[in-house]
Amino acid sequence: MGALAEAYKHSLLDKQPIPLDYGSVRTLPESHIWLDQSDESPYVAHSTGPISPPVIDLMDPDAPRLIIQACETWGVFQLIGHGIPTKLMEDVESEAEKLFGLPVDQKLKALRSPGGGAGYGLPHISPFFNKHMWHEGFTIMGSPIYHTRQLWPQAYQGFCETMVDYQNQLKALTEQLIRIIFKSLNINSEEVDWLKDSQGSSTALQLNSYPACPDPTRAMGLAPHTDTSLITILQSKTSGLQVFKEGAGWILVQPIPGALIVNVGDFLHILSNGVFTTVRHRVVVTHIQRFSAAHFYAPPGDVIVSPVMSKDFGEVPRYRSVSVKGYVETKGKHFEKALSLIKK
Ligand SMILES: C=C1C[C@]23C[C@H]1CC[C@H]2[C@@]12CCC[C@@](C)(C(=O)O1)[C@H]2[C@@H]3C(=O)O
Ligand SMILES: O=C(O)CCC(=O)C(=O)O
Ligand SMILES: [Fe+2]
Repeated sequence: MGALAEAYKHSLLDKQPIPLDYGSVRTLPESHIWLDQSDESPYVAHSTGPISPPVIDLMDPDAPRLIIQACETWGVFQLIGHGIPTKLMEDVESEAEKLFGLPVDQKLKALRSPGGGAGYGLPHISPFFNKHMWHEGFTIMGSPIYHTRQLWPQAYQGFCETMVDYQNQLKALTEQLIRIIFKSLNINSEEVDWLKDSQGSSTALQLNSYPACPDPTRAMGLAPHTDTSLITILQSKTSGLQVFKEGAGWILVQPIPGALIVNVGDFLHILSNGVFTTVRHRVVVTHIQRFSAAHFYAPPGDVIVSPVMSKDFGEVPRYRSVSVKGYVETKGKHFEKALSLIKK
C-alpha cells in the first residue's frame, strides 16, 4: 500500500467526523446542505450535451494513440476490451452493496482510525470542507482482512477474496496502461524498476456508497478533487460522476455497461510536465443509492517524480521534482493547492 496510506494523515487528526445513519434521515440536515436555493444546483451546472469523455477499446490497434489523446484533452476516458471479468466486476459491486447495507453500529466497528488510511468512514478530504458529503466509504490498503473482520468476524473470507482478486487484476491493467503511456513520454518501462518489481507500488481500493438522498440537488456526494494517483480506474453501474472540462463545465459521465472509467491523477500530470490533465471530478447524488469502486495506483513512496523533458512535453519543467511520499504529504496538508505549491 506504500505511501498512499499516509494520504491526508494530518488532516484526519483534527477531526474525525463519522457518516450519518443515512437510512434514518428524511430531510437533508443543515450540516449536509452544500447549496442553498439560490445556488446553481450541481444538476443544472452539468451538460449532458454532445460532448462526453472518449470511449476507447483496449483491443483496438489504435488504442495507444487514443489513450494519449484522451489523457491530454480530458484526463479521463471509458475503457472497454480491458479483460477484467464481468463476474468479478459484478461481485465487487454486490460485496460493496452488502458492506454498506450493514447496520450503522456494525460499520462503525471498522471506522478508520484518526490518521489512518484504511477502514470505514467519510472521505479523507472531509476536513477541508465545512459541510459534510452525502457519502460513506471503505478504504482498503494492502490486505483487507483487518477491517473486514471487524464487519464480519465469521464471514469475511468471501469479501476479502473478491477484493484481493480485484486489486491484483486492476493493478495488472493499470501497469499495462502505464506502459502504453510511458512510451509516449519516452520513458523506457524496462528501466523503471518499480514497474517491473511491481510489489513496491502504492495502491488503494476505495469502495464508495452514495446513499439515497432526500434532497439531491442541495447535497454533494463527493466534493470536487483531483486524485492523488498516477492513474485511477473506477467502476460504477450508475451515473453520478461529473468531470470538469475547460470551456464546457461539469459533464455527467454516462457509464457504458461493463466499461471501466480511467482517469489521470496528479502524479501523471506532474510526470507529463502538465500536459496530461489531472481531471477535476465530483459526484452528485440522487434518490437512488449509487456505488463505485476506485483503484488508485502510484509509484512507491521513495520514487522521485520529475517532469519529462521533450519536444512534445516542453523543454522547461513546469513542476519541481517531488518524491511520492513528499507530494502525498503536501496534498494531505494543502489539498487542491498542492500542485501550485510545487509549480516552478
Ligand atoms: C490513495 C488515496 C487517494 C485518496 C486518499 C487515499 C485513499 C482514499 C482516496 C480517496 C477516495 C475518495 C476521494 C478522495 C479525494 C478521498 O478523500 O479519499 C481520494 C483520495 C485522493 O485521491 O487524494
Ligand atoms: O464515485 C465516483 O464515481 C468517483 C469516486 C472518486 O472520485 C474517488 O473515489 O476518488
Ligand atoms: Fe476521485
